[in-house]
Amino acid sequence: MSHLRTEGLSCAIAGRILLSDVDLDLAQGQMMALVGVNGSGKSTLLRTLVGLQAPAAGRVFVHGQDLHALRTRERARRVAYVPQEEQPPGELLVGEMVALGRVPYRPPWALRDTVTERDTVVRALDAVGLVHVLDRPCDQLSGGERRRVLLARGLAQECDLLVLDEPTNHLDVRHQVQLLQTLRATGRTVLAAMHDLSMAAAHFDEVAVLHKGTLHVLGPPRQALEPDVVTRVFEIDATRLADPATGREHLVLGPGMPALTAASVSGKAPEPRTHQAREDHR
Ligand SMILES: Nc1ncnc2c1ncn2[C@@H]1O[C@H](COP(=O)(O)OP(=O)(O)OP(=O)(O)O)[C@@H](O)[C@H]1O
Repeated sequence: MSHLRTEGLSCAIAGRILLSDVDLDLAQGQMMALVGVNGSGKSTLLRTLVGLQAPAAGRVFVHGQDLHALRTRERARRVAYVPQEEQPPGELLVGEMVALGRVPYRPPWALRDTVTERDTVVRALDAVGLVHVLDRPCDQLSGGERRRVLLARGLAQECDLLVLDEPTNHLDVRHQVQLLQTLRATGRTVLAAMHDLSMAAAHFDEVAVLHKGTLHVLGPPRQALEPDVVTRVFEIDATRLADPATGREHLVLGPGMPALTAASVSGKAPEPRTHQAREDHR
């Protein structure tokens, strides 16, 4: 059975339809990346999927239940959403910020649930490698640390569905990889807006490409991120190169990229660039 499914979903902002007829289907434990150019509607779609915005048409189902028919607290127990940007209040301690993920489980008017909360908060911070800042005020964090704290709050919500808007933003490359591996290790269902197509290809089961107001392509990374698709959607040269050592294919982006050579396909290492060639390039 699907974990998250949309049926003919359309999203609008200020009465303007941004996306039409989006049909997504994520199985339990599946990781799907949502890609598209700036302004293509990724955040709007995610906000609609988690119930922060009403659909212009269509429906969203979580485990077969219409998400928009659920009460807010019930929704927050089923799907954790981490927005693209959020500035936590300065004096709030990191632990307190992450504990906000537990609010949907607290009895009404309860300020805190001290019995289980601290363990959950520590576990969530541990998953993003930030237990050591538990008692630090949020305004003493770097951009990347703040981002990871927000993700920890999402993890502390303990929903088996995570909807993340650019989770790797501001993270250095090691922390990007670590985060995506951590998400995979949790076994949770993940839908994440991503800008880094290589990360999307390497860490996600499926990629959904938004283009010109529609879900343009949806499929496994190799199919959804075909160089043709990438060029059409992002208006950038794209090709695939095989790593001679591993045989693994990588998407190479940008003008002036090397053409796919017989050597790269056969696995033979390309000639190293000479010093003179580098000089010429300057
Ligand atoms: N509150 C708003 N009022 C009017 N237009 C808006 C509003 N919020 C977003 N938009 C517009 O809606 C479009 C889609 O925005 P959205 O944030 O969903 O795109 P995105 O794909 O997430 O972009 P990015 O990659 O830059 O984060 C953009 O053209 C944006 O300018």
